[in-house]
Amino acid sequence: MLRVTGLCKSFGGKPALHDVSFEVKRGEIHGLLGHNGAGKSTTLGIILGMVEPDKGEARIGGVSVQEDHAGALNQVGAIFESPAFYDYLSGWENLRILAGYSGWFDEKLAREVVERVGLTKRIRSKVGSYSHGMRQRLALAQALLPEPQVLLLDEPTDGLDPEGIKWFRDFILDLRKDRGMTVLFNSHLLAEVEQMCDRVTILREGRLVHEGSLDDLREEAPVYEVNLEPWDQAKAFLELNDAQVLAPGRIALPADADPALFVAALVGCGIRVAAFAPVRRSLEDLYLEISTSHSDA
Ligand SMILES: Nc1ncnc2c1ncn2[C@@H]1O[C@H](COP(=O)(O)OP(=O)(O)OP(=O)(O)O)[C@@H](O)[C@H]1O
Repeated sequence: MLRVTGLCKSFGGKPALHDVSFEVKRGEIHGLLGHNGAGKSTTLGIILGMVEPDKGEARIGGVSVQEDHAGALNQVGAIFESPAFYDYLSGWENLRILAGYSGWFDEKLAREVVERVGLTKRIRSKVGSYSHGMRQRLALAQALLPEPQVLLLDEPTDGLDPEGIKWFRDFILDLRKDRGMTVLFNSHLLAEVEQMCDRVTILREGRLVHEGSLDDLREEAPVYEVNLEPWDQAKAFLELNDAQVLAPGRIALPADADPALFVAALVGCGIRVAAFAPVRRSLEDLYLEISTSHSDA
């Protein structure tokens, strides 16, 4: 549904993106992750045709954003950077005006969308009186008005309270369930991303360091909690056999290693194996491991 290929972008000679390629499948919820300044917003800006890449292109539904901006983006609803509204007008008037910029406003559809985002009771109030969460809901309503097939969301949960974050998560999951919506969003809230996303793309300093499901990421280097004695002898064995010691008692095996054979080999070397248990790592653990290994590189 969405594919970026070989994206490069520099600002004032300083690279912000270097050869970034990834794809988002139809009906997938995809998280774009990375530290501050990793290039997430620049990537979303290029996909939305608001930032011109130095090299590479973005395609939505097979249509190139750079060659046919309107054709590619007519399938897309977006919240990019802080949505700007007229504070002295009501939510409804804002939707009417902002949708009017793209050429049409369907009242019936707008009422349905407003109901869907839970703003019906306050839609006639001035936006200046809205909370941050209500403004985000209005922004979502605006993004959904063109009945898009793809939603692109720049930090959609930024500044929301825990209830707002949960509401957003349920909303996006329902959109996918009911309408098969494809969603790409960037976020720093790794626990949220973990609960919502089928796959993630991780950027670091403008380069792609991972694209895939969280399970792919876990399988790349399975981690075990171990209790091995004597530890010094075990550590030497592990290092000799390409296992990584992440912390005392926590190791990563090479992806193709058979843990049972590893344990047998340890025992065969006279090492006492008191514990050897796989660890289910959270996205936060995986993200920190990737960040550390790439910053060490
Ligand atoms: N318009 C611009 N002019 C100059 N530099 C820019 C511009 N936009 C982005 N950059 C630079 O490009 C790099 C990537 O920025 P970008 O905003 O894409 O990162 P990000 O991952 O979205 O960060 P954050 O999580 O802080 O929003 C940064 O070094 C940033 O300073």
